[in-house]
Amino acid sequence: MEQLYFIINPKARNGACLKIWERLESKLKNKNISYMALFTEYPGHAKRLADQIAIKSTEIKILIAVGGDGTMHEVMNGMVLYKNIILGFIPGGSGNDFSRGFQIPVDPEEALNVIIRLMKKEASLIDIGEITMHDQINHYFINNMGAGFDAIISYEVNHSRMKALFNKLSLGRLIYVYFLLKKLFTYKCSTIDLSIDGKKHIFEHTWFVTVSNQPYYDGGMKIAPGSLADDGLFDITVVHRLSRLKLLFVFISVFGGKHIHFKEVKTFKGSLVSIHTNSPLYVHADGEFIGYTPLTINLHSKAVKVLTRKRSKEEVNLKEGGSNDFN
Ligand SMILES: Nc1ncnc2c1ncn2[C@@H]1O[C@H](COP(=O)(O)OP(=O)(O)OP(=O)(O)O)[C@@H](O)[C@H]1O
Repeated sequence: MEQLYFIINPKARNGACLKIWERLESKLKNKNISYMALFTEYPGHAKRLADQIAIKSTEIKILIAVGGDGTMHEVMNGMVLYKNIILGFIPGGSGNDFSRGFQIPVDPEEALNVIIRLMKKEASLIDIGEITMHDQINHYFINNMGAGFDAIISYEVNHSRMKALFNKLSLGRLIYVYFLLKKLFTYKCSTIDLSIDGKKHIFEHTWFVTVSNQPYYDGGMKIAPGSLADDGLFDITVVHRLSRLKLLFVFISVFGGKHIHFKEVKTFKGSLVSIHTNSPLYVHADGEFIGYTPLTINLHSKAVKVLTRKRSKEEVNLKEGGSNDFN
């Protein structure tokens, strides 16, 4: 069997991830599975560790991120240029959108069981996005990226002491609601110049643009309900010309993916996107703040091998009418 590595963020979910790992470790020992565990010591360390594991030899290795979406984002950014890594995820963070989108159980121990089963099968190839910022620095995303209101909320959440409190009360997801309400009345919408596969669109009074590789973001909101991670296309969502009060209704409807029916929500598909704005907007990739607009985004088709229960586009097409929803 391939060598198995875990990169663990002991600080994810405000330290609860370390306890999660202790439970996973005793399970691995009971099952006599050999592995190597590496712990992150600072922000950005998971990327470095993933790069070091990948570069060590050309042998195929399985690399599992244990933490939140931020940890998965860093691990993926560390291994993305290498072909010898199969990527997996065990949710140990507060948001865990990767596990929703790629059908990995939210319970970490169940997730480990699923990962162990998936390790015996062929991994799935999925698309990823590459963002080029105006200073030519690149960031990859596996779930989604966004510019504007949603990015400023992600930024506030990740830099807030309230996150620890919400996590302690097991209300991790509600912190997004708290900051949404806090920012709703002061946020200034802007004009966005969006180019999708060469076609230009100008949106005035825009709240945000998201570019998705899978349906879920910001702790379980179904922002791009029809998004598939292996179809060679991003799902792009623009929310514009919306009163502050109506934004609240749209927000509530995002959890069920019904927001796309509002006339102020525009959706597109495409693989080459650029975002220019009249003033710099906050930008996130997989919920992590990465800088400001302008930027361009390229899709790399089937560029990363992942352990997922989500059926591939081809399998879904074969089983015509088959549901691919998580259950
Ligand atoms: N040892 C560490 N000390 C402090 N910060 C760390 C450490 N390791 C990783 N980080 C940072 O912790 C941040 C949050 O991690 P992560 O997103 O995995 O957990 P989370 O915030 O609990 O979950 P989610 O993003 O799903 O809500 C990331 O920005 C990462 O860079």
